[in-house]
Amino acid sequence: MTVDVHELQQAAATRDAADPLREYRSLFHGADDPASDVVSYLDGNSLGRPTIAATEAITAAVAQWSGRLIRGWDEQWMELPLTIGDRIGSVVLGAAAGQTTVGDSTTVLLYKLARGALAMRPGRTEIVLDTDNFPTDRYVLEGVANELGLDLRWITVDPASGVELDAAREAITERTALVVLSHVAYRSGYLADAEAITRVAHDAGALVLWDLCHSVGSVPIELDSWNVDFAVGCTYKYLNGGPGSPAFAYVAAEHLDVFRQPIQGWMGRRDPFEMGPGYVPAEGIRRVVSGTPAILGMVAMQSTIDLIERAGIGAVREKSVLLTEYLIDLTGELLPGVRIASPVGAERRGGHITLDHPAFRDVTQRLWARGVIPDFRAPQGLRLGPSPLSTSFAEALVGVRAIAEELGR
Ligand SMILES: Cc1ncc(COP(=O)(O)O)c(C=O)c1O
Ligand SMILES: Nc1ccccc1C(=O)C[C@H](N)C(=O)O
Repeated sequence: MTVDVHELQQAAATRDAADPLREYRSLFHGADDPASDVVSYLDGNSLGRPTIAATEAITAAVAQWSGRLIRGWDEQWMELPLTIGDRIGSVVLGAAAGQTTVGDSTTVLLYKLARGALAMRPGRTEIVLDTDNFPTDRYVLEGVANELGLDLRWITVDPASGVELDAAREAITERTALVVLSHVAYRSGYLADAEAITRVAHDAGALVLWDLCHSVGSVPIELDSWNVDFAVGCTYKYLNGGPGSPAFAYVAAEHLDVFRQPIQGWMGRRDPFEMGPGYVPAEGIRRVVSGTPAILGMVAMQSTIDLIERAGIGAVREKSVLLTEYLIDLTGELLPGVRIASPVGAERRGGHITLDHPAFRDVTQRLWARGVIPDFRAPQGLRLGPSPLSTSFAEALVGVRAIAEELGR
């Protein structure tokens, strides 16, 4: 196949020049760094790049630790999970203050919120989830269902798509206690209609718990106005919190008085330093906390929250759509024989796409060796996850051209 590489590069440069968010790229480590061995990073939805401001924030946090020592807890750290939670709530979740906290992994928060939610629907017997939800969601709910003697009702989805409204409508009944779905599917990138599915669940008297790992920081979210009950999400993807940075949990204000989670640690107790007998949940969202929060782990994400606030989540989404659209177009042009295993229409597509080809397991290894970093998802998916604030169109082109070369196109 003959493609004019120069023309492609020119077109990518034109897109970059017209990108209103182009200046943000230089605020990240590694982007356009000649010393880096990475020439195309397309895995921002597994682990976002570090911001330069994060280095400063971590250094400052260590200085605070060193200078303030144990006093740091009273002065700032006890509040930090809730302070950052409120920032996440206001900038990327559409959540008023007092409903979001940061701590634990997404996996652990899924467990805590699912158990708490199920206790609010006694007598109901089913948890609704889908067959292509992220493994940890499926495994956690399998465990919870076993513990409580509940049934799982699986919505079977095409891995190239996701949970459509009609399928949700069919699965959710008066037996449903809780619906647990991903807003953006980890494999296909399918963007579920969270507002409409939440309404369907509520009409049936059920509660919803959304996994926002792949949407937070890339797709606009309006938890309060969608009337969502519960949500969790990762902070190490589009919020650039760093490897293993703690997740966030959202509990709608209307549930906070009755919500009880199962890991009754002292840090979620009313007045923990009273060290008194018996667990009494703290007021408000603090009751989601169990043990001592990972303060150093939650420092880095703050700079990306600031950047998203400055850019506006609407502009972030616009760039994200243009990037995935560009990747889809390049696939058509440069990768004949490769199937797009993601929604083609932007209204149902999140921030990443997956391509499908039998050679991709081997191809991924060769790409990583040459500094082109997408992700492989079994059985034969190559997942491309650009980050709107740090990925350029030129970088995306370098990636797709390398895939074409490795496929011998
Ligand atoms: C949709 C989704 N849920 C949950 C997780 C898991 O979160 P963790 O391993 O941080 O608990 C991930 C990614 O790891 C994910 O993509
Ligand atoms: N936390 C990780 C640690 C190691 C490797 C990948 C991850 C991911 O986050 C994967 C991501 N959740 C996914 O959607 O595939």
